[in-house]
Amino acid sequence: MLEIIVPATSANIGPGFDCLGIALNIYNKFYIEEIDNGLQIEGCEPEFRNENNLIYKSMKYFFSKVNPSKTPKGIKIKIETNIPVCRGLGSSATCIVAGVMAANYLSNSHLSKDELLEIASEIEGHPDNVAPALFGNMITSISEKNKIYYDVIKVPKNLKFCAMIPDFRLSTEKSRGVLPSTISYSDGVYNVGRVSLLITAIINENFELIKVACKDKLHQNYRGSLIKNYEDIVDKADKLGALAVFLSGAGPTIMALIKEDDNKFLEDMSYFLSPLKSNWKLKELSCDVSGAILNVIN
Ligand SMILES: Nc1ncnc2c1ncn2[C@@H]1O[C@H](COP(=O)(O)OP(=O)(O)O)[C@@H](O)[C@H]1O
Ligand SMILES: N[C@@H](CCOP(=O)(O)O)C(=O)O
Repeated sequence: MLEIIVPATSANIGPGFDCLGIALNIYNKFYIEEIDNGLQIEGCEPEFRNENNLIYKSMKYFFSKVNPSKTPKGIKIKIETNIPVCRGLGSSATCIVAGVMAANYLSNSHLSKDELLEIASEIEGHPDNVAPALFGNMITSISEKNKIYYDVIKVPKNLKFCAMIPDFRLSTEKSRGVLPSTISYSDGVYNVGRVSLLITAIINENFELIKVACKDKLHQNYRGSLIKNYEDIVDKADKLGALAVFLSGAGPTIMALIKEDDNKFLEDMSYFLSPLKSNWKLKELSCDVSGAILNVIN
C-alpha cells in the first residue's frame, strides 16, 4: 500500500495571482492500493466517494496520458483529511498530487517530480498550489507552451502564518467566477511591481517592505464581497501588527503573516473573531520544506 503525505498550500500571497504559493505544515494523508476490481473510497465525505473523486480522476488522467496499458483493474483510496475543503488551503491540490504520485508509482512510469508538476498543473489549471504541494517551500511558477517553469524561495524561519479559517466554504470555481476577464494596464503594472518587491523582501528579510508589497488589484477586491466580515478582519489584523494580511488562495481563509516572536497576535485576533456570526478558527502555521512524500507500507 502507498502512503502519500501532501502539505496544504496558500496560493497567491497577495499580488502573486496564479504564480506564487507556499506549502504549510498541515497535511492530508492518502492510502492508495491496487485491488482486484472496482473503486473503494473511505475517509472522506459521502459526496466525494464516487468516480468524480479528484484523487481517482487524477489517477485516471495520469494513466490515460502516460501509461494506459498499466491502468489498474481496481483502486482503493483511504483519505485522512486534515485540510478543510474549499477554504483556500489547497485541498484540491493535495488530491491531485496524491493521485498523480500514486499512478506514477503503480504504473512503474518513473516520472520525475518536475514531470508530475506538469501533469498536476494541467489538471488543476494553474501551478501555484500544486508546485509547493510537490516541492515544499515558497514557489514561483508559470506555464509557457504547456511547460511549467518554477523556482524555489526559502522562507525565513522567523516568519509564521496565522490562518483565519471560517466555517463556511467557498469553492475556487465560484471565487474565480467573480473575477473580470480583462484588467487595466495600470492594475497589471501595480501587481507586477508588488510581487517583485514581495519576493525580494522575503529573500532579503526586509520585513518592513512586505505590507505594501502584499497589496493586489487582480483578485482580492473582487473576492472580498464573497466573504462575510472580510474587510473588518483584514483591518483588525493590520492594526494588531501583522506584517501583511491576504486572502489565502481563492479564500475564504484570511492569512496574516507575523513574526515568530509575536505571541500576542493570535490571542488578540481570536478575541476579535469570537463574537462574529460565522465561526472562525485560528491556526498558527509554518512553511513546510519537504513537499509531498510517498512511502510504500505494508
Ligand atoms: N479530503 C478530500 N476528499 C475528497 N475530495 C477532496 C478532499 N479535499 C478536497 N477535495 C476535492 O477538492 C475540491 C475543493 O477544491 P477547491 O474548490 O479548489 O478548494 P480548496 O481551496 O480547498 O482547494 C472538492 O470539491 C473535492 O473535489
Ligand atoms: N490562484 C488560484 C489559487 C486557488 O487556491 P485554492 O487553495 O483556493 O484552491 C486562485 O486564486 O484562484
